[in-house]
Amino acid sequence: MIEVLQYMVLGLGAAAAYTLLGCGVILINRGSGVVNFAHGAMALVAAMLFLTLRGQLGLPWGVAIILAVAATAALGALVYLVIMRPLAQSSATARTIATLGLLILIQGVVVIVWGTGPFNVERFLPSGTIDVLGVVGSWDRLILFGIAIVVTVVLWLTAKHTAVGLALRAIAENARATSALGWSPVKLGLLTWSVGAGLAGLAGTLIAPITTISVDTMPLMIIPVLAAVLLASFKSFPLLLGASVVVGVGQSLIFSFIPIPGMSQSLPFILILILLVVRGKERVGRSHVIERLPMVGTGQIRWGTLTVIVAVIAAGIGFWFNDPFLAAAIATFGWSLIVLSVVMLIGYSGQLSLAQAALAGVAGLIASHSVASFGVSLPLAMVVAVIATVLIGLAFALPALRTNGINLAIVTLGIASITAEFIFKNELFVGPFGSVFIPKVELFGMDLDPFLNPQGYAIFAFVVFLACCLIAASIRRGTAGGRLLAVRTNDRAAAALGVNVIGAKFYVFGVSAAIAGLGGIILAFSSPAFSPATFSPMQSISVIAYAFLGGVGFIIGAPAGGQFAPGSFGSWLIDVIWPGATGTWLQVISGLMVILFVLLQPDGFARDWVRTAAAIRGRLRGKQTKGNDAAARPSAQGAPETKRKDGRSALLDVIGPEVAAISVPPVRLVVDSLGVRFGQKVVAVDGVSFHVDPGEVVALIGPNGAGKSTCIDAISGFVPSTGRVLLNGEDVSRAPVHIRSRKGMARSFQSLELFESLSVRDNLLIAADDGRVRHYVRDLFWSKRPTLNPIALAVVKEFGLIDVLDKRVDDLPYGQRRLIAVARAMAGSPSVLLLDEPAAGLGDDETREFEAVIRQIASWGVAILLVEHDMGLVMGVSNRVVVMETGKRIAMGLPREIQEDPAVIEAYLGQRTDETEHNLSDAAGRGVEV
Ligand SMILES: Nc1ncnc2c1ncn2[C@@H]1O[C@H](COP(=O)(O)OP(=O)(O)OP(=O)(O)O)[C@@H](O)[C@H]1O
Repeated sequence: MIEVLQYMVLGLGAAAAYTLLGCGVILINRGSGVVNFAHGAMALVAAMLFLTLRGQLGLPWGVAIILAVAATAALGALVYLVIMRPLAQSSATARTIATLGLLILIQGVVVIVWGTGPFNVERFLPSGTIDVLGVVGSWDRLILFGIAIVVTVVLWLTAKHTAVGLALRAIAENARATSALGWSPVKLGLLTWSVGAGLAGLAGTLIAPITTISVDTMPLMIIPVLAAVLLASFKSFPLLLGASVVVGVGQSLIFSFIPIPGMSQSLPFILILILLVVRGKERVGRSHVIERLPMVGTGQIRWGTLTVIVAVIAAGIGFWFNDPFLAAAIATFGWSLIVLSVVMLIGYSGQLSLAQAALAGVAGLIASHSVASFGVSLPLAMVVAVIATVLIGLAFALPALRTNGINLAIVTLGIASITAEFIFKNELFVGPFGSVFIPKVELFGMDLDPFLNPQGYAIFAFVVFLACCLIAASIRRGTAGGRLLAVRTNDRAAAALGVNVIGAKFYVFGVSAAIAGLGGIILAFSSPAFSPATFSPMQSISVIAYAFLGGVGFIIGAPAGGQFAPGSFGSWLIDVIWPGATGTWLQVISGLMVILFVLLQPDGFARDWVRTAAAIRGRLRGKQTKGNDAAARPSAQGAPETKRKDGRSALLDVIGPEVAAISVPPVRLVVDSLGVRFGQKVVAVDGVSFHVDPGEVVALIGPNGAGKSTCIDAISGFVPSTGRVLLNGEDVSRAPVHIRSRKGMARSFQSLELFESLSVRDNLLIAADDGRVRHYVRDLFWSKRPTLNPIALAVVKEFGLIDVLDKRVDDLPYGQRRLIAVARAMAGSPSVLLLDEPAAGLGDDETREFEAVIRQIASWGVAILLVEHDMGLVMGVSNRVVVMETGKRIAMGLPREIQEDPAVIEAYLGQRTDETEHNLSDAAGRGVEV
């Protein structure tokens, strides 16, 4: 028992460090919404400054600490003003990438200025011990823990009882409202970044004498710190202290009693995984914040250009490249594959996973062991390693099913660090020298020794790389790509359109693991001894940075980003220009460039390359077609869309006659005693029943907060509910959202939730997807571009969307976006359509046109449930009306009956607002009695 207590006390030092760093992370997150992955690196800067001020300049330690902390606080302020403030409107992913760039940059600069260390710092806290009932604690750790408690209490009291604390809580909820209340977000951002970075500085100077400074490990202290912060839900300082104690003390106990490498590092992430399971899936709020997502390429292959590129590279490898150049080519192909896996994962599907290099290392290790230890042939070893890596990749997808965005980044970075400790540094897997010796390998009789036959190995690496690029392009062009892009933009909307979000996530994690694995295998066999330690967590972070430099949404971004990796052409070039500067300067340059790119060119090199290539092609085509009457214009799919003389697309002719003949399978929607509760107190829907027959429009009306949207959420499966939802008598109340969609139910959202960064056509195509699993397999090899079905085409015509089909949604005016939201819901040929305030914000003329559109859709046999505040529209278009108030159905009947119902009049007049006033008069003005 004494021993256990002893180790628990030992863990308090780490707990204190995690708390001090974590407090800064939470503060910065509250003030600016950023998760600062460079927080450990900032602590490193402070520790190195302290070392210089105290050790070299001989300043008193108190003065040295104050100066080091002040300098780090100033660094924090500078980072906010120069990087984070300009990025205030950017996506959370972009801001995270900026902090990853900062981490890379700071670590590189420290190595250039101070060297790699490790550095010993003179102790200044009392080093004696205290003995309480046989448990011995060292004073320095206990004092450190005491400081952590004081800082936590001060921050907690400040957050709770001061005006600035209140402002910080408010800004986390709603930045705009806070500024409207007179608080400047800039001041709050500056304050939190200065204080947060200062706390990192304090942690760095206090920890340094106890642990010695390691340039490699101190920046990565952010990993357990983020785990503790995540356990505290990024919110509470006292909770953070508790989480830090659990993590720090737990790690100390595991380290002492279970001496397996990596076990103690695993603890925080095991706790997070348990928490994710217990807490359940994070529920995404209704109001979807539109973020600017990275631009994505089309996946179109220009076969002519590709043939020229392949010929040049093949000729270069075969005839021109010398040995160092061939080695650089091999490294470039290997790393570019890992970057390509990031393009698929982050660019296509928005899954911010930071473990891709770790996966590559695992694949390399499995393949090299299979060959070296078991004498397996190279092709078989590759198959085994890729299958194993895909299985591990699928396991990595598990947290992604429960969490998203930054939380996923934290968990996966943790997994990368566990993999590094548990596998890459474990003698059991890598032997006493930390590497596996690679024997001579052959591929179908061809010698693949990278030293004896570098040409052969380079061609092999190139073929694998090219094949993976073609697979990625095929996925992007096909149905699978549409599903991934839908999940990336908005998984609520994706599910509502029938996309199985879980399936899509598993797919992309699996495919990208295979691609990263192939990269790892190529890199493993390119050296005489494979050392998986290269695939460190820092390298996993760097791979993300390379992808953003190259262009994370483009396949061509992979080879562009791969140039920054160790040993690739980029490092070869730096070596030629500046011999000996390779590693560190490449790191500094790439860190700096990541920050500049996120600020100035967030789509990386690739975007401009693609645009330039398109401009050149356009010019060439212009020359060819000069004087030609029939202008052909490439559509999003690259298929020319002929224009008629009146300038309208010929699509009109195609769909014209069919519109009237369209009909959908008839489905009756029955809602039976539907109930929804939020927590203990809010009963949003209370035993509501009604039905909608095929071809019927039923309006669901009621004052604000009556529970109408919640009804739609419950019917479509977005919130858990009691009661029953029946489609043609089949109970779908327990079915997930995408299954209800496949059974013929579609919905629109109050906040539209369109895939803003995609074209209108892509939005419709995603909705028209039949959801079959086999598309995933076929799209790996040769995808077929999906086409719009007759209903989608008819809707496009009805809504006048033909001319904007290939425009990006975020380039279109609001009124048109509202129409697109309904068109998208219809594009899957649903039999039941749930419309949530579809006409909100439309002008009178647009609303009248909209009324006609709803009638047209109903005439196809679609059962429509319409939630709407515009009484003119409701009374004009609906067959029956259901009225709700405070969760209950208070009336149901024909529009005329409803207008005269005293309960309805009371419900509306009871909260007569400008809006109701307007609606009532609007309805009256259009000849509708109210
Ligand atoms: N996620 C949630 N958590 C807690 N309460 C919620 C949640 N969503 C809705 N509510 C509450 O449920 C009630 C019904 O809300 P709902 O949005 O369904 O009303 P509504 O009739 O659609 O209103 P509006 O016309 O303003 O859109 C309200 O009291 C609302 O505050």
